[in-house]
Amino acid sequence: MMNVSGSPCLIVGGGRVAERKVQSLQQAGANVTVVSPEFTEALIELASSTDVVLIRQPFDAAILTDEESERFALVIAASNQAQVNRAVAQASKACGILVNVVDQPEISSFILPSVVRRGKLVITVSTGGASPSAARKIAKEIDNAYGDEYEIYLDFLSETRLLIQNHVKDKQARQRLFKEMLAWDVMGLIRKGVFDSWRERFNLELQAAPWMVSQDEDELVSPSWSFMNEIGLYI
Ligand SMILES: C[C@@]1(CC(=O)O)C2=NC(=C\c3[nH]c(c(CCC(=O)O)c3CC(=O)O)Cc3[nH]c(c(CC(=O)O)c3CCC(=O)O)/C=C3\N/C(=C\2)[C@@H](CCC(=O)O)[C@]3(C)CC(=O)O)/[C@H]1CCC(=O)O
Ligand SMILES: NC(=O)c1ccc[n+]([C@@H]2O[C@H](COP(=O)([O-])OP(=O)(O)OC[C@H]3O[C@@H](n4cnc5c(N)ncnc54)[C@H](O)[C@@H]3O)[C@@H](O)[C@H]2O)c1
Repeated sequence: MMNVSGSPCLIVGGGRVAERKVQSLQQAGANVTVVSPEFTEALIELASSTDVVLIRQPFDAAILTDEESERFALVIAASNQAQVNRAVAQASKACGILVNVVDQPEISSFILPSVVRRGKLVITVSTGGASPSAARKIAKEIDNAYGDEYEIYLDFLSETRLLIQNHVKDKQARQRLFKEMLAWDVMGLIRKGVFDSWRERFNLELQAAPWMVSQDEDELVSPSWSFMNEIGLYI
């Protein structure tokens, strides 16, 4: 998991594979430059409607050390010339830049997995290059098994965790609360369609909890989810 949001990334090659990699990087918020003597229609279209930059020329290692522009955070070698891809890998590594080579996983610093997203939940599958189609097949199975309720569940966990982080000073108590939260069958509530009303009551109880008010150093309150006994998980 790498945060490439706002980072310049370079793709070498303008074919179908490059297209897919451009889309992945764009989704992650990267500033993408593509260098290639030719581009697919889809890439030309993308460059006219988004901030993708196309440079129409064969790869030249000088682009990696150009002092005028910001250094690339990562490079993807996606040309159909094995030798060019190898040269891209070598030049990138010499500059200390992470590089993915689409036809030679063994010389890549990283490879791309098949990805399943449910909001904040990201599940990735990799076979380490052994069988990209198997990675995709397994990801498809996961895609079918994990419904949209995971997005709501993760938002709930994330917001509640933030509240606890901001209000409970004691590290051990925080960790205990995080652990206990995971035992609740919130997914069951979401699936039954009663999560929103339960959440409202949960939020009210949370605001009324003593550890939400103040944290007097002399009078440490041991936070607990005791109010959960009252509101329970069933409405
Ligand atoms: C997961 C995914 C992510 C992504 O690309 O974002 C991905 N490949 C995807 C699609 C796909 N790959 C291939 C086809 C053609 C049809 C087919 O065979 O099905 C298609 C379909 C298409 O193109 O539409 C064939 C193929 N792939 C590689 C080679 C070269 C080689 O192995 O030598 C060849 C043979 C080329 C040939 O011989 O012609 C190499 C790699 N591909 C990887 C990842 C890395 C290893 C992942 C792992 O196993 O861990 C690795 C090593 C490097 C890398 O790219 O990082 C994405 C699925 C996205 C999704 O989930 O839908
Ligand atoms: N990783 C994967 O998921 C995956 C999937 C399928 C294929 N592949 C491999 O990826 C490679 C590319 O596949 P494709 O379908 O995009 O091929 P493609 O033929 O559609 O595109 C290749 C691109 O590379 C460009 N190119 C050629 N010489 C170049 C140079 N010197 N500098 C910069 N760009 C140059 C071409 O202009 C073209 O735009 C193939 O070699 C294939 O084996 C990888």
